[in-house]
Amino acid sequence: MTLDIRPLGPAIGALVSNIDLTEPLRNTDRDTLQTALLQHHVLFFENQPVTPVQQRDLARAFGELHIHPVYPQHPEASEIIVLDTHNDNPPDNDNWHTDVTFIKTPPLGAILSARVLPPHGGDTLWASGIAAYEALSEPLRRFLDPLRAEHSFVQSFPAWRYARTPEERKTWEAAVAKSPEVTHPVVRTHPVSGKHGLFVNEGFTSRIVDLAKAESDALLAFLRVHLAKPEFTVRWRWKQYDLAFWDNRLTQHYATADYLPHRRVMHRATILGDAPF
Ligand SMILES: O=C(O)CCC(=O)C(=O)O
Ligand SMILES: [Fe+2]
Repeated sequence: MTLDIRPLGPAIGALVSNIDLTEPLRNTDRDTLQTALLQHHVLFFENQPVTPVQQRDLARAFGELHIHPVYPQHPEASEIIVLDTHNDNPPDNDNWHTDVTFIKTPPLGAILSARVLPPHGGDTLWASGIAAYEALSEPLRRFLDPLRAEHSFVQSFPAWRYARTPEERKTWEAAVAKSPEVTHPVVRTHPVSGKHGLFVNEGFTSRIVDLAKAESDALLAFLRVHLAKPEFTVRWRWKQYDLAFWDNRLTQHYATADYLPHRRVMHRATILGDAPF
């Protein structure tokens, strides 16, 4: 079998076929996927009924895995996050974000597997921070290049949502204690491709530290709208056992929250990365 990689658009996204991800990943396929990820930023695979352990091992082929401080873990593999949304646990990833930018070394990538889907809705969109940055005018790019921004855990994981029971509060307080605000460059250099892209996101970025608050608010609002332009995005309509593998270093994603009262369950493995520069 040779991998087939078909781009879904000029900026971001490709569909990969002719591969069985329930089998151990061959080194040659790993290298091909790594290269494809640099070019397309998010790869989609159809009909890959991986077990949590298989998904964890697949992700491990690309690096060490992150254990999330608040999201529930799968009983068969603690590195697998279970995102189980329904009426009593409503979806809240309907904002543009890069995963886990509240730590000094945000994840390199993540692998998401669709387990239980609503009859319609629940699509996920990804945007290319590189395409968004490259489309800005040269003077604005020059202005943004040296700036730094603060990223906050509690902005995306507020107490009212993640510390509702005494047990949740304990976990949440430990996570807060472990997650002081960090700063990252507003424009990041991809450590492998060398490309530059926007690295501020609606989910976690609280302010651009070099600017006055009103300036920072206005600029972050502009950058959020800019990044979400359809030209820089791809939208995936899930089928059960579809799998998405994204480069988290210069992409953002948005999970539509349009399916209640139906349930939706996703499994995520998160691969650790390095400090942005
Ligand atoms: O549920 C989804 O489609 C994506 C949720 C999300 O933001 C994530 O898994 O990082
Ligand atoms: Fe996410």
